[in-house]
Amino acid sequence: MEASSSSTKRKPTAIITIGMAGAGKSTFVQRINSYLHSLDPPSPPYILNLDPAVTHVPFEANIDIRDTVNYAEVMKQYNLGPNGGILTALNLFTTKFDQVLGLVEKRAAEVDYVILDTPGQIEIFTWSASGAIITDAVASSMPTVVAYIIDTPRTTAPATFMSNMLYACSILYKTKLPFILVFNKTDVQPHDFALEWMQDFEEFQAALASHSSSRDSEGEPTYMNSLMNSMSLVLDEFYKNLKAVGVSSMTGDGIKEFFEAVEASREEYEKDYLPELERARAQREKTLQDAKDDSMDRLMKDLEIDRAKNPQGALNDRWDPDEENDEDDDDDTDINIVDRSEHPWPGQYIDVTRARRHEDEGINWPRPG
Ligand SMILES: Nc1nc2c(ncn2[C@@H]2O[C@H](COP(=O)(O)OP(=O)(O)OP(=O)(O)O)[C@@H](O)[C@H]2O)c(=O)[nH]1
Repeated sequence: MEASSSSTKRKPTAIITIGMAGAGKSTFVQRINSYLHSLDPPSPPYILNLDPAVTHVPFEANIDIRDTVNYAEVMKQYNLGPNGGILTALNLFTTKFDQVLGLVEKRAAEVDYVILDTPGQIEIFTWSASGAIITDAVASSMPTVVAYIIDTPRTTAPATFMSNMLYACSILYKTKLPFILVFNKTDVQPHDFALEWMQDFEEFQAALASHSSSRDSEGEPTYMNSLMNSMSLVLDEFYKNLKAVGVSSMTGDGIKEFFEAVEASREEYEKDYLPELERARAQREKTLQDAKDDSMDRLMKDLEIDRAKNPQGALNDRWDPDEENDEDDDDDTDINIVDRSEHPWPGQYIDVTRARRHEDEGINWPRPG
């Protein structure tokens, strides 16, 4: 870990923590926060709390969505339920996210890590436009890593494990960012079983087969069982793109290994994500330029057709710099420009923004009904 005071200070690494409700995100953020404070020299991170509904966070956030948006007030004002309230609060906050990034960038020279704690309801961040905007904005301005927090004791059943991995897979493909699976609560349940299932799909299939509801009344594998067997083959490829660490946010076990995974992910960001980001940016600019060139081409072609159809008109249409100084031409009667400042009701042009009744108007405006 480099010193913050270095003159060639590299950009901080952003860690976006995502996880199902109760997986331990806030406890995890607090644990990595205290770990960074305990380093020699200390490396206090910059923390953003994006959960508007949380009543208590165990850390001091540098930016807290609750200071900007009152979630309870949003629910009342927009007549929303809890999830709609959280989503709307996040949407409102996202409209100010450029200011948030500005503040983060101001502190970039002093911090090595920017940590984002996301709303407890995972889908509010992972499947909303504002979640995507925040993720993209952060990932475009500094190396960014997603830490997907898993409640290990609640993931020991093969079906739950598979659902959790599929969810992680969907986030990975949506963000396309370096991804760390963080098996939390290893003080209660070690995560070895998960690593075995990820490294060897036959182990997972064996666990699935031994699970009580894996066969129907006729002794045949159930539909779910067959599906999960096939999915384990599909996910095998996905696991190769992931780093997995086991931690206990309670005891601090595995946090050092987590930061090693963050460091490796940062390199991955620079090697894979950044070139892709720059390619996408260049592509976007090229598409815009192509659209402009295309419009210009079409305009020039239209002009050429006009000239071909009406060569005399085209000749008259030429710009003659001598004419510009000819004061008399300003009164050209062919040009129908009305100076509305002199005539309140010029011609048939009616400006509704200036509408006012006039004595000699003499017009019976149609009235509704
Ligand atoms: N034993 C153990 N319990 C943990 C650990 N991490 C978190 N917990 C407990 O898990 C529960 C949920 O933790 P939170 O940090 O509130 O989880 P969260 O994901 O932020 O939950 P939301 O508030 O729904 O977003 C709490 O009771 C924590 O004390 C851990 O490593 N070990």
